[in-house]
Amino acid sequence: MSHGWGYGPSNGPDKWVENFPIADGPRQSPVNIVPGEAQYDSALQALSLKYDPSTSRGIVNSGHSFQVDFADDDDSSSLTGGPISGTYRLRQFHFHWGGSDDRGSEHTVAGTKYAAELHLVHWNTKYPSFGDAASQPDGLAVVGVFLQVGGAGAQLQTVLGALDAIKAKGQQTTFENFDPTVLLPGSLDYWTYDGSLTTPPLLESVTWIVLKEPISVSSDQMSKFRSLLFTAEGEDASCMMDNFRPPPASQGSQGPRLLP
Ligand SMILES: COc1ccc(C[C@H]2SC(=S)NC2=O)c(OC)c1
Ligand SMILES: [Zn+2]
Repeated sequence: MSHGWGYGPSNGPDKWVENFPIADGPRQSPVNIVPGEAQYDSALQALSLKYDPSTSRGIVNSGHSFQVDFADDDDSSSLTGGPISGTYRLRQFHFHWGGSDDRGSEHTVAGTKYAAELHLVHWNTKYPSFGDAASQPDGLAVVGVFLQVGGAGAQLQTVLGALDAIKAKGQQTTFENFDPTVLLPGSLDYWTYDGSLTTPPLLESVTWIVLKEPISVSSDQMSKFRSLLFTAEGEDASCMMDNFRPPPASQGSQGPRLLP
């Protein structure tokens, strides 16, 4: 029985280094963001996100999270500006969340954990495919958005309404005409740093763009995230929660920079 990675006591983030030694690498994510230490960089551009709802395809329970996949055979949904040069295409978005509202985000801000974190994954079109880009130091750009518990996020409801159809690992359903712009906060101000995937294979190929302003989620909506299962139909059910990698205890020297 393959002992796959996960988030439990026997296969969780502290164990990943056994099969993925890069877990102890120089540019691992997530990190704790210390706003007071972020360096101001006047060369950084404003973020430009252009998403075409006709590129959304489906929603799937990956067994580690759920993700919405996008057609990425042209630049219809793409990221430009910000800290990156060139054009990065939207591939998918997914979330990380906690078993209770006091935790769940991967990045933290001055030690503060949010209830969840949205990741919008984009890949650099200078490479022929997502798979190629994922192994390049400038291959991916992930926009991270914090979810803060408060009033319900009306636009989140569209996504959460689809979760009943993908309760178990491997289940998927169509998810069309969704514009992820509705999941973004009012301000696109961001912190940025060079980091990695936050799950195995932990490749150090991600330019991180973490938005400063969180979006709102209700406690009831958070319960909806936790209604998903890590497990497939027919297996002992295990609720999907605490599917986040925490930042390392000691912070490396390279902290995030700050948008002008
Ligand atoms: C190329 O292989 C992978 C594997 C996993 C993920 C998802 C991880 S990485 C992240 S950030 N958050 C997550 O949950 C990838 O995303 C780009 C790419
Ligand atoms: Zn993620």
